[in-house]
Amino acid sequence: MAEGLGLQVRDLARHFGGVQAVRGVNFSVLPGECVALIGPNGAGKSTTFACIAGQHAPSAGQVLWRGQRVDPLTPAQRLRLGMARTFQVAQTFEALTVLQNVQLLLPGASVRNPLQLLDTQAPQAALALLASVGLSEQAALDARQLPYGAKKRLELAMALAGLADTESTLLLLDEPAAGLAATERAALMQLVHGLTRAVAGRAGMAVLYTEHNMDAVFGVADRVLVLMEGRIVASGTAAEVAAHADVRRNYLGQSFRHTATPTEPGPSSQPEPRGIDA
Ligand SMILES: Nc1ncnc2c1ncn2[C@@H]1O[C@H](COP(=O)(O)OP(=O)(O)OP(=O)(O)O)[C@@H](O)[C@H]1O
Repeated sequence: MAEGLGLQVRDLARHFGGVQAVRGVNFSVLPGECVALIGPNGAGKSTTFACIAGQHAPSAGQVLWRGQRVDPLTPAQRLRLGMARTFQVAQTFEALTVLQNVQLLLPGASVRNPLQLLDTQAPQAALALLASVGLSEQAALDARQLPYGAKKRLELAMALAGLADTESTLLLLDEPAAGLAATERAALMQLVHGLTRAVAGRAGMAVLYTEHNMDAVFGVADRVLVLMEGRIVASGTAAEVAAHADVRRNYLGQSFRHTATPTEPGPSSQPEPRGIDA
């Protein structure tokens, strides 16, 4: 594969004292790919994510972006190389307008004197980003006035703003659909998948996301990785993973049915709760 192009996670491990959260994980995500990382509570998804984005240092292994090792870098340095992330609970500046939230994250914005800068900070670029997530009409509202689904869209525009001048980008989304109703969830996930498409001379993004809601995985992700007890136990297309005997037995449940599109919520969109020894 074209090793220099995307994200590569090699033999990644992370422990917290005696807790082995991640135990030798290997995978890659190429530009144009939308990859979901799923697994039961405590499987190590957030820890893997945090090692990729820079909130945690790996105990062992490497994270490479476009052929360059990034695991020694800070999250801010990774952002400058085109790696951005969102969080499980949408993080926005509640007292600023929707437009200002995006302006503040554009490259070159200064947090030393943000309000002065916001008057002049590339409103067109920020408005274009808001349009791309369907929030043009909400630009002048305070972020605190947005319903939760719109806040998740705003957070996405803010992550994209941080990437505005990088030529190749990785978007890390931590449970993008959490807290959303079925229709909002389907619309947001279609938006997310759309970011992987190359448009207007811009290369498609590499997208990696964690998710507990299977409607936001099956029918959306190009590839699914299943993590259990810190190890990847299955990877493949949604159909392959949904048919994987161990994954069905230990995570999805035998009654799980894979639905083809994110707009049609499945009969069992949440995995049956069970431990991996069940
Ligand atoms: N900061 C920490 N200190 C100690 N243990 C931690 C820490 N962060 C995670 N762990 C432990 O590491 C393991 C993996 O946790 P992690 O949060 O990565 O799992 P997860 O798959 O994201 O779970 P969830 O779906 O519930 O968010 C768990 O046993 C957890 O208790």
